[in-house]
Amino acid sequence: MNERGERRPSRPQRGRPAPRKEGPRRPPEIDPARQVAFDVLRAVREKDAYANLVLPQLLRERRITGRDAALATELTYGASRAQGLLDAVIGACAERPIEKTDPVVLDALRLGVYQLLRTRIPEHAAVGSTVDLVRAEAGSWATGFANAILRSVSAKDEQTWLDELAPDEATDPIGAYAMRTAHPRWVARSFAEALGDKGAELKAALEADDARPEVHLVARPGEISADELAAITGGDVAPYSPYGVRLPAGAGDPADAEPVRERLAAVQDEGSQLCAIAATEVPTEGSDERWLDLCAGPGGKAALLGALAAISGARVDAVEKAPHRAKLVENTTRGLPVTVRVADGRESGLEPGYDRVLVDAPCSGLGALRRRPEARWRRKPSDVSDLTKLQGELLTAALDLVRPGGVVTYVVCSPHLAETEGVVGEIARRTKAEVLDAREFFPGVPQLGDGPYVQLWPHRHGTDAMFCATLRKP
Ligand SMILES: C[S@@+](CC[C@H](N)C(=O)[O-])C[C@H]1O[C@@H](n2cnc3c(N)ncnc32)[C@H](O)[C@@H]1O
Repeated sequence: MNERGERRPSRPQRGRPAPRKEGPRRPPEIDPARQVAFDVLRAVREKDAYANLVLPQLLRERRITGRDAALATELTYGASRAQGLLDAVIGACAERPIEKTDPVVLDALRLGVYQLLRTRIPEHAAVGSTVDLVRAEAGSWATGFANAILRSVSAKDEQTWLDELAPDEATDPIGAYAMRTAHPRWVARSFAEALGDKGAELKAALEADDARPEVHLVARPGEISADELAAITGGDVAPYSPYGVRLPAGAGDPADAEPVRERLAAVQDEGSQLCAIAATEVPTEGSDERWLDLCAGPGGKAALLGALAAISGARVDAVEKAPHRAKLVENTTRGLPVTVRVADGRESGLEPGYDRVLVDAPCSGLGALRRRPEARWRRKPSDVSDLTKLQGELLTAALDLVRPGGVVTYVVCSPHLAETEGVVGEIARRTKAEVLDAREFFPGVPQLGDGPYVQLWPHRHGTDAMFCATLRKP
């Protein structure tokens, strides 16, 4: 089939006898875009794979490019993001609980239902291609079931399904917005708690979190300016980061941009840039030469810190626990005054006395769900409670390693209050560190609330939902 789902004319079979009519049916030929999307969904479910790593690899291996690659990307990421919503609709059409559906059939159905509800692919193509996929991957036994589900789903559009299935906005706004934007309820609740709002702003935040993110580049300070980078790449100078460039939608693979290949620039969300810059801007009382990045892998912020350190005459130690991620840091910081060390940041063995320390702690990543299509359905509330202990220990270690009068910047890519204010409040109380007003180090960035912490948001700032706190050791 082609990408619209129309069957290709079968090839003339020269020199071969005509196939016997009564013989077994040849398995249908699945078009490459849908096959690759299915294979990614299956790998995500069966092997805990990451869609945004597996998809490009399969596209490369199978030499899928152009419109087929675009369709595969849309279907894979779209169906992954909307999984909970798709399952609710499938569940409403099935006679048995969705958990009892064969997982392979369910993967194919999710792709089919996504096409029906969220793309302009004609109904016959969405249904036909999905039934073919079910036949090829699960067997003929499941085609009747798949066909029946898809036919019932296609009787209504997405809006009608939502009106039928979503909780009432007036009595359960969190549940309603969660369903309408395909977020798990607990994630929507954590956004509402961080925003202090479960009305229009929560809706805007969840909608922005469900949209495809822009790609941002960082111009390496001292090598190229944001203006030059924007001119070369056709992007726009970012509104807040002095080194940021926002690329236009559909600009192709940013890794192929010449300045990125020449290591003059890198892909980095503007929010990450702002947090790394803030970490270098908080005034220290006294010297300012020894900097530490305590959770450095894969090295995005370490590279920006390193470039800024090179300009100001400082040196950076970059600690990373995972050896393979430490290698990535070495790669991104080559040529910069950065020393990479493989160690657990909680017991690094480093000599204390740093002037500034960045703790970009491992976190739930709830602030970057836009970039990891399947993450919102994979994450569990218990992940957050498991992480807060580690986050607190890393922040405590940072405060041990910084000298009196020095500063620690704590960053997580999550708005979940337990990982943000909860960790910082608790450790500041215990260590008597002074919490500074981090908003001062985000000049020109609007809508930063009452402080002292900074919480960035996709719907307010067009960035990931990064959190940043700044502390001074007494
Ligand atoms: C949020 S990421 C850091 C992102 C990085 N700063 C950047 O901008 O590219 C957190 C990193 O901390 C590392 N990590 C986890 N536990 C650690 C520990 N106990 N000590 C040091 N690093 C740790 C993880 O392997 C991961 O690479």
